[in-house]
Amino acid sequence: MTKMQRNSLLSVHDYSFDFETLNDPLLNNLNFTLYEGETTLLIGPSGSGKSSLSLCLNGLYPDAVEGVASGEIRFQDQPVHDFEKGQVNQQIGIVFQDPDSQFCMITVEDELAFTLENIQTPREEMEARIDEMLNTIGMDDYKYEAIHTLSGGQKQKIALASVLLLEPDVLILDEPTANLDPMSQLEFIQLIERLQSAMDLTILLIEHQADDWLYLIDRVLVLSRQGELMEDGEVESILQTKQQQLIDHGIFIPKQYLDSPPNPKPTIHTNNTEPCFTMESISFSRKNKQILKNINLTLKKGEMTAIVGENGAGKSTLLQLMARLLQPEAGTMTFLNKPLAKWKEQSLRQHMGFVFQNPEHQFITDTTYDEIAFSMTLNGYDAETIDTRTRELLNHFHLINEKSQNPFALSGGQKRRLSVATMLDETPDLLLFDEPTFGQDAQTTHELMEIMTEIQQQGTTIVFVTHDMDLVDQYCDTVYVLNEQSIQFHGRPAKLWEHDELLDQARLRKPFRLEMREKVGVAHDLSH
Ligand SMILES: Nc1ncnc2c1ncn2[C@@H]1O[C@H](COP(=O)(O)OP(=O)(O)OP(=O)(O)O)[C@@H](O)[C@H]1O
Ligand SMILES: Nc1ncnc2c1ncn2[C@@H]1O[C@H](COP(=O)(O)OP(=O)(O)OP(=O)(O)O)[C@@H](O)[C@H]1O
Repeated sequence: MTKMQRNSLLSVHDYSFDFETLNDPLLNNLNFTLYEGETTLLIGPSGSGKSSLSLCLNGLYPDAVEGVASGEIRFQDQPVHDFEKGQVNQQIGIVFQDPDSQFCMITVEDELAFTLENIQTPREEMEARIDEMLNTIGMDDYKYEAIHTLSGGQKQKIALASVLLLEPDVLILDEPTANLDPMSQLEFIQLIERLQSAMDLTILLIEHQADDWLYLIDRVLVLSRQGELMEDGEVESILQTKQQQLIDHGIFIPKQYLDSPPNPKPTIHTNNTEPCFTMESISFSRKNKQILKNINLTLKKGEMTAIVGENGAGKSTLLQLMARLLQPEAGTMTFLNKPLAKWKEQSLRQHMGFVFQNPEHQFITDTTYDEIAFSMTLNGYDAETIDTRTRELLNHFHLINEKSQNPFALSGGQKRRLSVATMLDETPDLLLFDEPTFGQDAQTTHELMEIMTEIQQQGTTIVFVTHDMDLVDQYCDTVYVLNEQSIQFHGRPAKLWEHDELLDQARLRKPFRLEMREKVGVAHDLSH
């Protein structure tokens, strides 16, 4: 079908938006249309205004933040602000970057029932609709669970379910798979594909790394750092021919469009066997549910280690045990040759940094600047040193323009960078990161990993949880696979990729360079 014949569903006309004034607006004079039944990909650097735009599209902004806007957004050919309050939010549903921000109730069942109540679903129909939805997303067993006990990926599926129960016309997905394990990412995409045809959805996808989505995408919109619409067109024409402009804006190019795939980390042979941290026979349960059983692990000084595994495998739990934020029920841990239990709290925090999966759990002050300066003040540095180091970190992490902003009002990517920056006021011996690159664009992902490599070269031991197998391949010396409560592999990443069966069981994938090689191999075999 040509563009002329397609039905416009949501259209944006000379639209500008900002939180304060329109002198230099965040979203700058945008014009584009979303067509019925199409899937449009929206890309742009971290902080360019993608999430804000989605909230303008569904009528929440500018009012909800007392922001300012000019121009017009039309839905089904009517200005969005002419609709009754609540009506547009229902027809244009958003699954947010951070699923926690979406929940109002304690259990999964109550959350979904609450959504149905809001659209006046008759009581007698509710249970069947909830069961059907949980079945569709593969979460039947979690109906009565408390949402706070779900893993990040499981929460993301519940957030999707509660939006889908509203039967929206437009579904906006704001980085919906960033928290999912590699196999769940693929399954989520297939789920969206099925739902799109079953529910006749028009989709706007916001995604930094859209590699696996490409086959579903009809059109691509690109926002620039200045909040202008840089490109609007077909996938090939933008990702292929406009590649350099996108790279210059720090945007990820799907790997299949790159000339050469990312390289694995070269093997460095060292004789360093001195441990920084050890776990011996560690077990941990939550409410009679065994999460980790008999875990043994050694982090060697100065190494970079990844912990991988499916959603809910216990990766964050493992990290929190290491940071003494949780207590094991059995086993011992040793940090720098001293039992972890014997460390004094302040000294432990000076020698060990911890970055949470949800950056907001870390924020304790009112500005981005204070957030970084805070622990230096506690540690008694003089004012000049604090100011110099804080500004250095703000510059390094591209947060200098946001220095006076409340940490909670930063974009998803900015929050993540701030949470990492707060741990780098001095160089600790061990840094624990729960998904450090989640929600970042290409440039900031690269920069974050380079910063981590620099710190590693200064002797810091680094361990991070990730779902990104390319990062494991490119940066890590060692990888641990957590599966069925235990460690089922540890060794060099290159060795892990040889274990097809384990990768399957732990719902992992190989890095792109190997998946590509296998695809090319299959194509080559078929042609002979
Ligand atoms: N409530 C708010 N008040 C003031 N500024 C805000 C608020 N929310 C977001 N911002 C700022 O608006 C800008 C755009 O944020 P937004 O979340 O829309 O970006 P994004 O493109 O989705 O980024 P990311 O890819 O990192 O998620 C950021 O600089 C952010 O700090
Ligand atoms: N506060 C809690 N109370 C009870 N159970 C919890 C709690 N937090 C997590 N769990 C459960 O513990 C298990 C491990 O969770 P954890 O967050 O460690 O997994 P993960 O491997 O980090 O998952 P993801 O990749 O989805 O973030 C999950 O089954 C989860 O449901």
